Amino acid sequence: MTKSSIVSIDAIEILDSRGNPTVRVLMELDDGTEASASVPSGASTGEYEAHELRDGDKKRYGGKGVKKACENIVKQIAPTLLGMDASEQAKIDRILIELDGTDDKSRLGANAILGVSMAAAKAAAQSHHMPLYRYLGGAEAKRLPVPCMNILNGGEHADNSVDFQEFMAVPHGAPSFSEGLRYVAETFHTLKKLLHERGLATSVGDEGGFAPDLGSNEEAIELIVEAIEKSGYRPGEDISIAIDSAATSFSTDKKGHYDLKWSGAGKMQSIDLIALAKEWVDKYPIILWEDPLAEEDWEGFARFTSALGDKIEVVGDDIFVTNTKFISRGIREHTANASLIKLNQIGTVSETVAAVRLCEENGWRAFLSHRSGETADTFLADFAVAMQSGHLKSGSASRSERLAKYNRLLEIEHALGTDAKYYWK
Ligand SMILES: O=C(O)[C@@H](CO)OP(=O)(O)O
Ligand SMILES: [Mg+2]
Repeated sequence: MTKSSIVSIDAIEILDSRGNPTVRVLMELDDGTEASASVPSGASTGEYEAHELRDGDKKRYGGKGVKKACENIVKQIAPTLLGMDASEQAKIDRILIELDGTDDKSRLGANAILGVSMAAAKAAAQSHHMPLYRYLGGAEAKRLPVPCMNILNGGEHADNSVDFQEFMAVPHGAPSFSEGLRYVAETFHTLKKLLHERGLATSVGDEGGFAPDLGSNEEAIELIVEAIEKSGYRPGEDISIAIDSAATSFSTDKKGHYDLKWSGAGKMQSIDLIALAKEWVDKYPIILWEDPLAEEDWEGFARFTSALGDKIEVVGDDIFVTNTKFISRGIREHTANASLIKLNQIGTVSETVAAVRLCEENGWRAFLSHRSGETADTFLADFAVAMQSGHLKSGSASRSERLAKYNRLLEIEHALGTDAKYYWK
């Protein structure tokens, strides 16, 4: 036994930001360290994501309970890991993967596995009296991510007439993280005013961005550009725009056919969406575009990247699902030039780190991300600094589960003092 040996692992079912059950893991070490980790959950999920285990008992939360995942932690994972040193992250993650024994972590549940993996990292960091970002990222972890704030929602995250899921304000021209956060929070407030003046709804979607009914998808961009300007910032220089189309959610075959059903723009093919993107990138200060096409549309994605990849960051989310197998294929086929990175898409901390490293080694960027169903857990903030990936998305300024991450980043920036770095690329 070492002082950071695991002496107990427990799990409870808690509620996430949508009021759906999710897993919280409680871990205790021999030296008295107590840590907990909570698992996020997506709505616009990729087909090949690691499997989130749900109970299926319709009488509890319509089948969405996670009692079984919690039971797997207590009855199967805990007995296997007790006595192990929590700082042996790679070994713990390997054992979790082997104990599960499936390709998609469906036996024990990726939600069970990830909760334990994250809790081990947090407990070990605490036991070593180190902040999590330093424990995971080492002495060089000093770069704060540019906060890509989702200020206008559509698609499956909102109940409105906008097809594209997320419109983000990206303060890459700010001198520091805290200033960047201020730029985009102010833009968020200005956007609210603009919507209000036009008699449009200021209610928010799952990630806290406004979710008005607009006449077209393009109007979303126009409003954001106006909000940036009216806040006193220069579009394209201080703040640019990032889009997550989440195109799988409006694709009819997940390959090359689409139906922009929420706006009523109707049927389109990959080539039409690419033409639209080209037009917008010429017209507006767009810096990043995530999931412009659906998860099986590898060909369309590659065409999109060859058309726009030298101008903007093209990010694959549903198509890569934080899985090195798919990211490798993407690198070979020039599918994109960046991957979204979500811990729960792959299910362990070590595999997530491997996905980030693979991107880095191949000149791709790694865009760290929350899920639309979140908790107040701030693991992601520390993880983003540890990975030095330069950008993250954690929703808007109107919901505390999103702000928990941004606020944690403010703490990290404060702790780093003049050592803190902030730049886009
Ligand atoms: O598509 C996405 O990138 C995410 C997070 O913004 O949404 P969800 O968690 O619903 O998959
Ligand atoms: Mg996405």
